[in-house]
Amino acid sequence: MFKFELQKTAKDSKARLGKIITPHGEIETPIFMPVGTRATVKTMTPEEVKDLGAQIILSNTYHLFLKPGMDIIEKAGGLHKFMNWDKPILTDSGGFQVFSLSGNRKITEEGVEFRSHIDGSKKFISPEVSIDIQNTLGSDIIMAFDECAPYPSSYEYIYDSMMRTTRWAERCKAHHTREDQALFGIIQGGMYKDLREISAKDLVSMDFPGYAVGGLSVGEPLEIMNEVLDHTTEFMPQNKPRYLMGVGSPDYLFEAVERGIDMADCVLPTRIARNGTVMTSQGKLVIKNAKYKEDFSPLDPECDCYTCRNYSRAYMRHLFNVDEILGLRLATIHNLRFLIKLMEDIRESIRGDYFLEFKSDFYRKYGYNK
Ligand SMILES: N#Cc1ccc(CCNc2nc3cc4nc(N)[nH]c(=O)c4cc3[nH]2)cc1
Ligand SMILES: [Zn+2]
Repeated sequence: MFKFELQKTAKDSKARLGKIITPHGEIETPIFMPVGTRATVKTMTPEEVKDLGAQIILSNTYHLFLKPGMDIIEKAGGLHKFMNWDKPILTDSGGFQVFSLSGNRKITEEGVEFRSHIDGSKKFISPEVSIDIQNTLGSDIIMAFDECAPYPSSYEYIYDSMMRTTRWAERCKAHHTREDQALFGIIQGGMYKDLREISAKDLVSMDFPGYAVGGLSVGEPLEIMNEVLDHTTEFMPQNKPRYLMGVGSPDYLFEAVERGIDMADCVLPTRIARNGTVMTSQGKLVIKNAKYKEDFSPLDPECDCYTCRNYSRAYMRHLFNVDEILGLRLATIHNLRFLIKLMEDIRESIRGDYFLEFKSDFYRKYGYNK
């Protein structure tokens, strides 16, 4: 079944080492989870994602509900079989996607009516519908159905939205029966510390096996996210996983781990890879830049990935210049490996009690002016 073992908490910060045990395998934390929104980590085969060292991937209820639809996934025997991925899967509940993707949505106590961003047809998702979809998907970790309020929002709006999300969490818990799936609650409350405390305490009293911090990485400055996060993790149980939704750049990951976060996900590394931007130990690199025209060195000399071991910046620049699909794949391989390796190094630094030194060394080399 589902279990979380807290192995170590750092002396110089709230960073911690842990292990999550699921029916599809174990996950060492802190962890970055690659996103496979529509049952694929874009341009990657599952074997390639595994070779990169990924321990768990994310998929989305909203997208899979619209296409291919639950009857096909059910007939396939669930999402693991459908996409040929036999390690853990976490699915988001559709809350965020409905609000960020669909048109003219109507939020009521019951749930959310919206129009599909694909064909404009009328759809409806409620806490119960979201849980049913995730049950059919068969993911190992499922998320409560919530509202991720836009930034900025008034105190009154956040209060009402957060209280409704808490009532929806109750309904998710009551409706969820599958023993082999762990349902995580999602803490809301916008950028208001008192509302974050209320949300966290209410959800913790419902005794979920894990908790996410939602409503962040929605356009707020990093400093505000850090402050809200530092406050919120104080009200989250030590012995349960803490998941910050929607972060996937090195600085956001370091800041989150430092404040006691165990899990994170984001489309950023795979999305910017497809635009030709790669993360390297010396900072971000835009491969189409003319200065790489005759640069036959690897994207990142310190990287151990397949791309850096076999191809040059000049070749990568060529592929992007002529829109060759291989370029998208090679850049994705590199960016995913870069973040997965960064999290391996972060875990090692917590183990060896040098996390903060590692962070400042990395920031200096990467060019963060912190
Ligand atoms: N490239 C790129 C790129 C794309 C998106 C983002 C922001 C992602 N932020 C984000 N994802 C979230 C998912 C979420 N899911 C749920 N159910 N609830 C949330 O409050 C929530 C909050 C989120 N915040 C950041 C970078
Ligand atoms: Zn590489």
